[in-house]
Parts: sequence; C-alpha cells; structure tokens
Amino acid sequence: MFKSSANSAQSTSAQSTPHLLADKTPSPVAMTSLATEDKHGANSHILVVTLTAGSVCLLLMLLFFRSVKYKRQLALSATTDALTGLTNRRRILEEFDAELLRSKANGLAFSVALIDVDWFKQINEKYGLFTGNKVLRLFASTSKDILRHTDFIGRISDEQFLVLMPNTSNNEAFQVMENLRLKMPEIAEEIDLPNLVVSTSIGICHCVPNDNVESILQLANSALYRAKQNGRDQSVACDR
Ligand SMILES: Nc1nc2c(ncn2[C@@H]2O[C@H](COP(=O)(O)OP(=O)(O)OP(=O)(O)O)[C@@H](O)[C@H]2O)c(=O)[nH]1
Repeated sequence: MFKSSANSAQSTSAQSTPHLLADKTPSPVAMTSLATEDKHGANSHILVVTLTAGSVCLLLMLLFFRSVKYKRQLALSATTDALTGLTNRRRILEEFDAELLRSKANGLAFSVALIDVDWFKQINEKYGLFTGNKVLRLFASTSKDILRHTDFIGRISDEQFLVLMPNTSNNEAFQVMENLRLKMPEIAEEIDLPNLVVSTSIGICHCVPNDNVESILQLANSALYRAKQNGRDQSVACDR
C-alpha cells in the first residue's frame, strides 16, 4: 500500500515534471534545456560585462576629450584677450620679440603700429560701456579683415592695439594702417547711434638693425602721440 502510494507519488512527480526520469535523473530533453539555460545565462553575463566595459570605455574617452578641450581653452585664455578675441598683451609682446629676431636674421623689413581708439572715454561716458565694448569688438574684426595673414594684432591696453607687420617697409605699413583707419566710420554706421563717431590715431615705426622691442615701441608711441596732438584720426610715421 505504502509502496504503491510511493510509486504513485513518484510517477505523479515524474509526470508533473516530465523532464525528470522516474529516478530523478534529468532526461536528455531536460539536459538540453538546462544546457540552453546555462548558455543563455552565460550569454547574458557576457552581454552585461561587454556593456559595462563599453560604458566605462565611453566614459573614459569622454573624460579624456573633455580634459583635452579644457586644456586647450586654458591655453587659449592665457594668450587671448577675452573681450576682443585678439592676442593679449603678453602674447603679442612675445611674438614681437620673435618676429624682430627673425626679421634681423633674415635681413627683412619689419614695421609695427600702435593704434589707439580716439575719445574712447567719451564714447563710454556718452553711450555706455556696452557700446564701448562693441566698438572694441568691431575694431578687432575690422582689423582682422584688413590685415594680411602674415601680420599680427594684439590688444596691449584698454583701447590700444599693437600691429606687427613682418616683411613690410615703412611706406607699406603706412598704407595698410590708412586702409584700416578709413574703415572706422563703418563701425559707427554698424552701431548706428546718434552722433557716434569712431576714429583711430596710429603711430607707425619700421625697424633698423640695432632696434629692440622697447626702442621700437617708444618710437611708435611718440608717433602716436603726435597723431593725437595733430588732431587725431590720422596715421603718423616715426622720425628716423
Ligand atoms: N568699454 C570699455 N572701456 C574700457 C575698457 N578698458 C578700458 N576702458 C576705458 O577706456 C577709457 C580710455 O580712456 P583714455 O585713456 O582717456 O583715452 P581716450 O578717451 O580714448 O582719449 P584719447 O586717447 O586721448 O583720444 C577709460 O575710460 C577706461 O575706463 C574695456 O574693456 N571696455
């Protein structure tokens, strides 16, 4: 009775779990199904590991590119004037030194110009700092349009700019600066405020063999001073 009931229980169990044989040994079908489950498990494990590794790689790449971008931005901000986007004072003076050496070594002409926006304090006072800043930004973009790709321009102080013109004689430099100066009314037209006048005074100096950065800047500054004294809105070449 007991045996029969045990047998019947066994057979019931075997029936209810058809993949088990009567002696609880997994049937070939069950083994295949278990193997398939194992395979699926292994596959999903591989998938998880692959996805995680992929995400980590992606994250590392992202961090790497962000740090490269950040370093570039940092390097750029160390050499660039934030308002105008032009080269800043430190960088243009370094460039001046290098260009002067190069010109001397190659026996080439080299001219520089100091440009000052006229009555800039009054522009700020009458039209506001925002307009003053706009004048400086438009001056920067206009000068980039006019200057040749071999020239350099940088903002050296408030509303004063230094232009380096390698391989350029005094007369050529004068002509380039006049072209730039004559563009100033277009800046005022673009801003379009009543009675706004934008003009520049410019001092130009060409280099001779014994010159150094300080001596050229001093001569260019004296020429600029004369341009201011003579009534502004003009270019003056240095005396030499
Ligand atoms: N909008 C603006 N103004 C500035 C900036 N930096 C300096 N300034 C102002 O520029 C003005 C320069 O004035 P000044 O040196 O007297 O020169 P100026 O009025 O052009 O006179 P002249 O050169 O003799 O024609 C000052 O009022 C500064 O406050 C700037 O980044 N933006």
